[in-house]
Amino acid sequence: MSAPAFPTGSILGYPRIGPRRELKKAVESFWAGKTTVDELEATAAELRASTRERLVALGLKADDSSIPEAFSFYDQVLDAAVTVGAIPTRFADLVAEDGTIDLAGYFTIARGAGQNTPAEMTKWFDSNYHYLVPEIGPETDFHLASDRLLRQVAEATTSGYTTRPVIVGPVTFLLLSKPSEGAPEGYQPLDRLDDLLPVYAELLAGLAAVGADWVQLDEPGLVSESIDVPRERVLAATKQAYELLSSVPIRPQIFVAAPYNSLGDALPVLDATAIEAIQLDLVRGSLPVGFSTTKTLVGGVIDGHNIWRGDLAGAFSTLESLLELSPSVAVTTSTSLFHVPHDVQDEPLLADQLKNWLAFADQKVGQVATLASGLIDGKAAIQGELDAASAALDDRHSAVGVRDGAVRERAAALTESDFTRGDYAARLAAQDAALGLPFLPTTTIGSFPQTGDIRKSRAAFAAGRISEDEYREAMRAEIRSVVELQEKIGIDVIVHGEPERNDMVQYFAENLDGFAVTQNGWVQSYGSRCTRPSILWGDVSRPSPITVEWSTYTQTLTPKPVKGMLTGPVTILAWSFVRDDQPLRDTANQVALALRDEIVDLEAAGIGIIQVDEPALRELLPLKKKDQADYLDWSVGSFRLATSGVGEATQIHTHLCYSEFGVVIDAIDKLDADVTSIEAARSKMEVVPDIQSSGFGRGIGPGVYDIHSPRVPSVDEVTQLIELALGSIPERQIWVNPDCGLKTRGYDETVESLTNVITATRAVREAHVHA
Ligand SMILES: Nc1nc2c(c(=O)[nH]1)N[C@@H](CNc1ccc(C(=O)N[C@@H](CCC(=O)N[C@@H](CCC(=O)N[C@@H](CCC(=O)O)C(=O)O)C(=O)O)C(=O)O)cc1)CN2
Ligand code: MET
Ligand SMILES: [Zn+2]
Repeated sequence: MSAPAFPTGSILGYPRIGPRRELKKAVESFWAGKTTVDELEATAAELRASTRERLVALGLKADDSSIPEAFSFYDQVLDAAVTVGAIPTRFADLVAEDGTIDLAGYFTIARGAGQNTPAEMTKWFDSNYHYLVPEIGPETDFHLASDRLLRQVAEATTSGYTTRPVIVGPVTFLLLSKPSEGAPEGYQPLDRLDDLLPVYAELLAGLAAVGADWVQLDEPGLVSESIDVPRERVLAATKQAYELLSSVPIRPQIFVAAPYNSLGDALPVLDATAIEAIQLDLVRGSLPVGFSTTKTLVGGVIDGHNIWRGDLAGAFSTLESLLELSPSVAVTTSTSLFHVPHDVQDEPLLADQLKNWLAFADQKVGQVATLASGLIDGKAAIQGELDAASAALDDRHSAVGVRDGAVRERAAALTESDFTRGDYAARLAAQDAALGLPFLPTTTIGSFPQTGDIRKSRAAFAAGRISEDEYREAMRAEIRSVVELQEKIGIDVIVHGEPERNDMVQYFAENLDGFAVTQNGWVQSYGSRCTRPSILWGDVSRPSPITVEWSTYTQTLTPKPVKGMLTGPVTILAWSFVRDDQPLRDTANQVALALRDEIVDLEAAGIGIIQVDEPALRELLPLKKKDQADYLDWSVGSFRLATSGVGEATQIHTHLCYSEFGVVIDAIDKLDADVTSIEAARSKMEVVPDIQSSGFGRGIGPGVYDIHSPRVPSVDEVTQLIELALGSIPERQIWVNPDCGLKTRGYDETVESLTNVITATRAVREAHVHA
């Protein structure tokens, strides 16, 4: 009997969180001790079962491996780590005698326990999804430590499905790992490939035994040029890995997926091994040139990372071009669908016209099924669907609001001077005179804990149970208490705490023209945390001031300077679903102009410090080097356009939070903000030497409190971090602040931590004044 062919229509992955965030709720309830592990497992199994059913209803086949077995309780990279036994040494106690780790142990690695810090979290390629970074060292004892994937495949088989198990591939797994603490100088996780591969081989054999015909190994690491391993090494590892895995005697057929961009020179390397099928991202990436193969090429022509219904006829032509490269072609998504919400039809408040332009995960499954029919029965068989999509696209291009004459005229009239502020030395002098801040000024990043009460008020307002006045008064009461708290602790620059914001991007989207927001469009950001990315569909403008009333109200409560708080243009784009019918540069400048008006209004209302957050600046950096300069040019430009409408005495802050500060330090410098706060506590000021060597000359607040953990930093710890910064950076430049906003923290630990930060700052001030 010949091996089953690769399914003509399939998807790389599907949202795991559930249409009503069932998984989030179940997991958080388990963490809170309100439900047992068995109850959690039962909810997860139900979710998997309903997903399989749904996918078949949407057009995938139950028995041809088109349904991915890609569930995760928290993160797919952590899943892979736990599968291959890559448990950091500090969590060795979680491993049972037989070498396995249970679900509670799995969550502990993700969330930390006591003094054991959780695994580091970082961005998954150019997305707003965060994975947990595996730690690999000479001590890592690779072995098959979890049979969860095998059990899930068996569970599907029992219910009559032949699904396709998905796991992060071995090369990407090691490329995304970091050396464990204490690993020798120069050590790279990839050094352990020889020891890791046998575990993957054993897994493949096991998957065959439980009935998997195909396995999907995700290798996006092969498309990225931002990984710190020489390309020749990556290619050699790819060759070694897939030669070995394809030589496993009894195994499922191997499907390697390469989402997020082109494989480039890794494609011929994969092709030279005995794997059976390769996915190409043909949305971000392009058709390979001068390449042909006898393997199955699986065209990722349906965008897994955005929500447009798009050009279906164009996607079908791309598949036809692929047929010139291989006799065997199938259709899939460009990436897993876990970047998009479940279902457009589950959005009763969205306008029908807009809905007709959109495809969420369920609609994309339908599109894949359509294109698969086209591949099987010929284009004529799907002409009706192709035409309907083209008509929707035409409607979108010509719809009212997509192009706004006034917005376009304003953008066209911009000149260089709209992107520049005055000389920094003059700004510094004017700001010192205006603000009179102490040595080592202290502040926070903006948000204070988003309590259940705040969210309940907002839900009550949305449901019409309380009036707008009542809602505003509830938020003002929250602001009063946050201001009082900051004054009591002794913080110099006061924030209002952002209680009125459901999310730092969605809030602005709700108040700008050109955006739509969803009710149920939740997308996983990390673990159980989700966001509802807004839909930027038309030209952007600001109908009226957004934050001015909140900031000026806050300023009436305190004689100290209040810092206005906005989200920057790049981050608004990065965390929304953005129109794809014009260059991002143009869209970013429209958002920047709207923010510029807000900033000028804040200044006119007497707010002397304004922070414009750009935590996603690094995230959108293209994976291919050739695209990076253009990106950095427009992204930095849009920030400058937003912030250069104010006078010299107004202090512009920005905030960024990720650990790879060094990569974009030149761009951060070019933002020309007066003060920049960054994440630095968890890495113990690792970035400080980069700042020093770059000659960065303006204000800088390297975080001294890791807000991603409920742990309270001690006064000593904070003192040491401040001293570390003072050791390398001129003291007049240094600000003291946490790593990021406090919205995910509880009040108890927040108060204790901030108190320690201020106590430490005062001690360091004393020591330096007397020195
Ligand atoms: N968009 C975005 N991306 C980001 C970040 C960010 O802040 N925003 N931060 C970084 C880390 N990522 C994060 C992503 C999400 C959350 C987060 O806390 N999300 C919340 C939801 C926030 C939200 O939208 N809240 C809404 C809706 C809250 C809600 O669930 N309401 C209940 C009802 C209210 C109740 O009874 O509790 C419901 O709808 O069922 C609000 O406050 O209005 C969560 O998952 O729990 C934090 C960090 C990077 N990327
Ligand atoms: N001002 C925002 C906050 O404090 C910045 C967050 S960056 C993810 O929440
Ligand atoms: Zn942040």
